Amino acid sequence: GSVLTHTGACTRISNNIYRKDLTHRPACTMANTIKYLGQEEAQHIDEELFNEYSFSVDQLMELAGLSCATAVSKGYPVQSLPKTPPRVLVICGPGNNGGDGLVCARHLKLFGYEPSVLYPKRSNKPLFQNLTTQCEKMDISFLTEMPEADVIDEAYNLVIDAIFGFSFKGAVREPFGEILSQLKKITVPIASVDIPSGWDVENGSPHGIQPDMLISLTAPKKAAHHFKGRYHFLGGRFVPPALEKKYELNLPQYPGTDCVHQLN
Ligand SMILES: NC(=O)C1=CN([C@@H]2O[C@H](COP(=O)(O)OP(=O)(O)OC[C@H]3O[C@@H](n4cnc5c(N)ncnc54)[C@H](OP(=O)(O)O)[C@@H]3O)[C@@H](O)[C@H]2O)[C@H](O)CC1
Ligand SMILES: [K+]
Repeated sequence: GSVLTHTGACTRISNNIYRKDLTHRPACTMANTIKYLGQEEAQHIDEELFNEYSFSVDQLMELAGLSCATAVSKGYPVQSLPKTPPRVLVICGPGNNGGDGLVCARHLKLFGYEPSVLYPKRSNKPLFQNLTTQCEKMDISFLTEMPEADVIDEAYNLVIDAIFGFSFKGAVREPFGEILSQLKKITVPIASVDIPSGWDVENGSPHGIQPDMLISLTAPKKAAHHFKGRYHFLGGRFVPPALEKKYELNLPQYPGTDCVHQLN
């Protein structure tokens, strides 16, 4: 029983999840619709989690990265990969999105994948240095330069895009411009963490990378309306109910004890 009233401009995806039809301004009350966040709202929620709810970055990043590795294992099970060994390339950016990528790489290794990491602009904060050491100690290799698109297609099954998240703004600066231009040419699937990197966080980017999977953390950002890939997962199952209520996130119920929920 849904209390949603609408004029047909919403598509029901599963229990209590409705996707807005992009061709119309939805006329629904949005009472049960998962909220797609603007850039500032995403940043406010993030700050509130840390400042009001006293979470540490490490805690949330661990859960975010675990969600990403779990979503990848659901969309691309290790036994189903076309190339052995089951190599995946994890590309990490300079901020917390990159940190999620480092955590994701570590969990992917524990799940039986063979991740390699490209982390060209490293943070000197202890958290990031520790995440890097943890990966190195688990025999995850770090690349010194971005491989060409044809090399990626030849050697890897999948690319994890953990370059930029909800704080990305303006024109892409190097070395990430060149990295993203290679990612536009590859044919192996891309799984993007939180936002497809290089996309405007609210308006997307028609000429940007086109990931096959998107793992939205906490709640999808507005750019996710433009996602055309096969798998859209929600992860980051750490939002306290009072915070969810305050921001009217209308998050779906995660199945059982799972850390991800498949939106489509
Ligand atoms: N609440 C949550 O859901 C959590 C999400 N997490 C993840 O954190 C990111 C957001 O992390 P944040 O550190 O705020 O920002 P980003 O990783 O998106 O990017 C910041 C870095 O990117 C550089 N940047 C920004 N724009 C450009 C550009 N045009 N070209 C090149 N570089 C750019 C920026 O550089 P500055 O020089 O501007 O400082 C930063 O270095 C969120 O999306 C989630 O993935 C947390 O892990 C857990 C909580
Ligand atoms: K990303």
